[in-house]
Amino acid sequence: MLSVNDAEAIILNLVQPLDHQRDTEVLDLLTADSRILATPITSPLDFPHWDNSAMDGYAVRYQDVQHSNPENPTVLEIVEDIPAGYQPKSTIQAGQAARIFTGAVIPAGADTIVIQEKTRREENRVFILDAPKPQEFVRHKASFYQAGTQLLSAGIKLNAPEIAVLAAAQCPKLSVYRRPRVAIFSTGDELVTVDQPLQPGQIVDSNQYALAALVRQSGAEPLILGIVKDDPVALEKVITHAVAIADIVLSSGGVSVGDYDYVDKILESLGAKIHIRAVQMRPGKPLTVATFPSTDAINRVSPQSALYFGLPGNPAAVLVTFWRFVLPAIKKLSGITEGWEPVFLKVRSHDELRSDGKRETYLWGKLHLIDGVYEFHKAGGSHSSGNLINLAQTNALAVLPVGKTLIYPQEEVQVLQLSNG
Ligand SMILES: Nc1nc2c(c(=O)[nH]1)N[C@H]1C(S)=C(S)[C@@H](COP(=O)(O)OP(=O)(O)OC[C@H]3O[C@@H](n4cnc5c(N)ncnc54)[C@H](O)[C@@H]3O)O[C@H]1N2
Ligand code: MOO
Ligand SMILES: [Mg+2]
Repeated sequence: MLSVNDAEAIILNLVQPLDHQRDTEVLDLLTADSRILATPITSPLDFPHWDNSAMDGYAVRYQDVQHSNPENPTVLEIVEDIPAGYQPKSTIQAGQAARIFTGAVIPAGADTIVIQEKTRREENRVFILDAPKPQEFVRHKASFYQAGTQLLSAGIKLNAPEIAVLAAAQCPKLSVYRRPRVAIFSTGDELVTVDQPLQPGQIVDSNQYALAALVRQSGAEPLILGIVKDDPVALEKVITHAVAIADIVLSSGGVSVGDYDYVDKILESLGAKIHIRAVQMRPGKPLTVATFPSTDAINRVSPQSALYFGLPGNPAAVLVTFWRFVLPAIKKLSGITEGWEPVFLKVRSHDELRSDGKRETYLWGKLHLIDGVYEFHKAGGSHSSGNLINLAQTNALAVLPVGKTLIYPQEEVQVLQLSNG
């Protein structure tokens, strides 16, 4: 059976990032946070735009004040008051200073700022009580960024710092990648929606809700296609529709060996290429990954072949396979150029962790910070892949590689850290 690492490599290799010209949209800066920048940004502005003061104080000529000390202060004549937002009018001559405030433009002739705490004021004269360093507290024009060079590269996620940079650079509109479209449906005669009364044998289709939340948190757009019966005709119809409208299709259930597990057979009959049928992991063994050749289907919006994930039906298997394989695939597709690989940490385990050693085993739980060190606490209760109740509050998965049957409390364990998006 395919190892988890080999399965990951196959999946990521199948994903083509969105196209930086075709798969983009223009957004207002205020609505662009968490989106992926599609074009590099260059500014015609220097940062700072001009030499300005980092402090409230006096703009002086260094040569005038270099020997100042409390016993022997330098006395300068104040020729101008320069608040932030004003263009200075004077040129500072020998023996002169300008009153200046943080962010204000430094007047011609001055090269150094003396903070006001190191001065004494008497009417229009200032006593410099301490020698500053040459050019002290001057924020030089272009010292943060030089006009015409690259300010932000394409393929980065726009969070608050990047949004601030774009605002400062006067970019009110931006080209970002469109959200990846991810179609979701559940298969199973036993499934009902959240609001339907349960008949004997029925359960709520919780996978659809879990996947919709995961997809939205990843920055993609979920296309909810509902519940489909274990019926080949219905399944063929929904799969055909899903691959025509989405970049990625997620189904859950129907991928094992039971009499009503039709997904693989229908994918084959529709001409899909099946790349993965099972992975050596627990939960998540019967995982199907397939691609559809690019077609000219009427509704087709993505040029690349739709990537199909037939996730196993068990609720824990759905979440674990999403975190381990689908999330990196969505991130790679989204146009982001780095950071789509899963993040593994080495941490201390609070609890004993067990596996039969036959499959790479994922145990869900929580990372706690104890004296600045992360500790993994396994969720209490059953780790059956049919149990979703103790998945609540999971923020990490402990990973026991094939062959590892036991990790003692306080021993080191590798965990997959889960975060939104
Ligand atoms: N003889 C074998 N049986 C099974 C094997 C095997 O290797 N040999 N593998 C087991 C493993 S591991 C898993 S995982 C499951 C995967 O089953 P399917 O993908 O075929 O899924 P279903 O049979 O449709 O359902 C399994 C389970 O999950 C529940 N389910 C399904 N969909 C939902 C949903 N949308 N929301 C909540 N719960 C759902 C369903 O009721 C079943 O209990 O196969 C094992 N069997
Ligand atoms: O691998 Mo299955 O996913 O045990 O439940
Ligand atoms: Mg089944």
